[in-house]
Amino acid sequence: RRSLTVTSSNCVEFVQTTTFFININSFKFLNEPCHIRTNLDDLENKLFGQHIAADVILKTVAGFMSNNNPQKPLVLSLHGRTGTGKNFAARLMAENIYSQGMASKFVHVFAAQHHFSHQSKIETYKAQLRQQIKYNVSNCERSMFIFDQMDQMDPSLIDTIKPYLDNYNNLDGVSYRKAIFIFLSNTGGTNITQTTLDFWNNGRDRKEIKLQDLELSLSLSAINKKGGFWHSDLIDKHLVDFFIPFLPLEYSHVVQCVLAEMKARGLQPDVNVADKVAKELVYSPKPERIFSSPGCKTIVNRIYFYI
Ligand SMILES: Nc1ncnc2c1ncn2[C@@H]1O[C@H](COP(=O)(O)OP(=O)(O)OP(=O)(O)O)[C@@H](O)[C@H]1O
Repeated sequence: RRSLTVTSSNCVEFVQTTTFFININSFKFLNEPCHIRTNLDDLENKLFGQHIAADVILKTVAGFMSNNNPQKPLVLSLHGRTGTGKNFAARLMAENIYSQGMASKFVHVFAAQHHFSHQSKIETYKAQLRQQIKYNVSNCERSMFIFDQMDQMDPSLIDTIKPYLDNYNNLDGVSYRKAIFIFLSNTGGTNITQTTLDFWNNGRDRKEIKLQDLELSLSLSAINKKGGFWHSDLIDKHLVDFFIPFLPLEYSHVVQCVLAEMKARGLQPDVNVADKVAKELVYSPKPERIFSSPGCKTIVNRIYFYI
C-alpha cells in the first residue's frame, strides 16, 4: 500500500515503515525540505576534544542553512589523523540537517578508494561525478556531498567539481549555491599533532589553540601533498570556506568516547571499562605518548571485551 504526500518542496524522501499487525510494509513519501533542523548546539557535547571543529561547524553550518540566498555553496575541508572524528562530525551535520541523517537520499558519500579506484577509468568517473552532482542538486538544492579520503583522490577529479563550488548564479540552469561539500582527509595531521604537542609541552591548555594557528599550514599541506588538492587551484581561488583541524585525542577523550558509545548501545556507562579500553590503546609520539594512535576508532569492538 502506498501513500503520497505532495508538498510544495521538490525535496522528498522515500521512507519505509513497517505496519506490525497487517504484516505488510506501507510506504510514504515524506516532505523533506532539506532544512529539517539545524540545531547543532549539542555538537560540543558529542564531539570530544575538538573545540575548533565544533565551533566552526556550529557557526558556519547553522549560518549557511539559515541563509536563503547564499552567494556560494558551503565548502568545508576537515583534516586530522585517523579516528579523531572527521566522519563522525560529517555524520552529526547530516543528522542535524536531514531527517534520515546519513541514510538520507540527499547525502552523497564518495570514498576515493571505493568509488574512484581505477586510474584507467578517470574519464568515466569525471562524467559520472558531474552527472551525479547535477542530478542531485536539481532534485534538492540543499544536497550534501561528502568526499572521504580526499588525499587519495586524483586531483583531476577535484578539478571536475570546481565549477560547482564557485559562486556562479547557475550552471546550465542549475544553482549549486545551497549545496554543502565536505572534504575529509588525513593531510596536515602531522602539523596538527606537532602544534598540539607544543601547547602541551609549554603547559598550555589545548583549548587555547585557535583556527588561525593551523588553518594556513593545513591549506599548504593540502596543496603540497600529492593527491586531492595537489596542484589544484581550489585553494588559490578560495573555494574552500574553512580548513578545519581535528586535534589528536588524549586519554581523557577516549574515556569520553567509550562512555558515550556504551550509552549509545544501551549499556550502563562504566568508568572502569572506559579506563581499561583507553589504557590499552597505543599512544604516540615518543616520548610523551599522550595522543591515542587510533583516536577513538577501535573502541567500539573493544568495549565488549572489557565488560
Ligand atoms: N572527537 C570525537 N568525539 C566523539 N567520538 C569520536 C571522536 N572521534 C572519533 N569518535 C568515534 O570514533 C569513531 C571513528 O571516528 P571517525 O570515523 O569519525 O574518525 P575519522 O577521523 O574520520 O578517521 P579516518 O581518518 O580514519 O577516516 C566515530 O564513529 C565515533 O564513534
